[in-house]
Amino acid sequence: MSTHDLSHYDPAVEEVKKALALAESSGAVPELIETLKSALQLVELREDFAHNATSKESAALKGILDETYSHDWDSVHQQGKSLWKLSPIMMSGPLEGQFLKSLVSIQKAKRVLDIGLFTGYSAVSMAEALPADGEVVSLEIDEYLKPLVENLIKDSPHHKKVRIITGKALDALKNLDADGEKFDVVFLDADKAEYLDYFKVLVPIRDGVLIIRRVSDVEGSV
Ligand SMILES: C[S@@+](CC[C@H](N)C(=O)[O-])C[C@H]1O[C@@H](n2cnc3c(N)ncnc32)[C@H](O)[C@@H]1O
Repeated sequence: MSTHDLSHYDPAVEEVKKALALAESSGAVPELIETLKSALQLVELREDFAHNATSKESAALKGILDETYSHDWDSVHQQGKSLWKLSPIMMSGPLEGQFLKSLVSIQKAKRVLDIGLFTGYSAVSMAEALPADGEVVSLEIDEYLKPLVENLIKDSPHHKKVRIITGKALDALKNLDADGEKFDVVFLDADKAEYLDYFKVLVPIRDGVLIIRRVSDVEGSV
C-alpha cells in the first residue's frame, strides 16, 4: 500500500508536508515552521471542504482508486511490464472525476474521447454520465494497462461503454479521424508535449466539441 494519505489526495497537501518536514529538519526559524503548519491546515481544510461538497464516487470508481494505490507499480516496472514507472499521482481522482462527469452531462454528450487511460478513472467517471448507447473511447500507449483496467471495471454497470485502444494517441487519433468517428467531449490527459499535435487532429473532428485539457499531474508538469 502506498504511504499516500488517502484522506488527502491533493498533491498540494503532500508538497506542504514535505516543506514542513524540510523546515523542521533543517532547523528553520520557528515562524517559518508555524507558517507552514497553518498552510498545511488550510490546504487540508480546503480539500476536506471540496470532498464534502462533491457527489460521492461510485463503487467502481472507489475500486479503481483503491487498486491504483495498492498496485505494486515498482515491481511492474522493474519486471519490464510497463513502459515507464506508473504512479497513483497520474490518476485524476474523485474531485476531477466528478467534475468531468458534470461536464459530460451538461454537454449532453453521447461520445467521449479520453486521451490517457491509466487505470481508467476519467474513462469510467465520464462513462457514468453517458446514456446507455454512449461510448468513451480511451487511448493508452502502455499495453500493461488495458487488461488491468478491463478486469478492474468488469463489474461496473457502465463497463460496456468503455472502449480501449492501445498505441500512440496521435496514431489512434488519426485512425479515428480517418474512420469518421466523432466526439462531443475530448479529455486530453496523455503526453503533454503532444497536445498541440492532438489539437491539430481534433479541431476538425466536430464543431462544438468540448475539449478539456488537464494541466497537471506528475511532478507538476503543465
Ligand atoms: C495522467 S495519465 C492518465 C490519467 C487518467 N486520465 C485518469 O484520469 O486517471 C496519462 C496516461 O497517458 C499515457 N500516455 C502517455 N503518453 C501517451 C501517448 N503518446 N499515447 C497514448 N497514451 C499515452 C500514460 O501511459 C498514462 O497512462
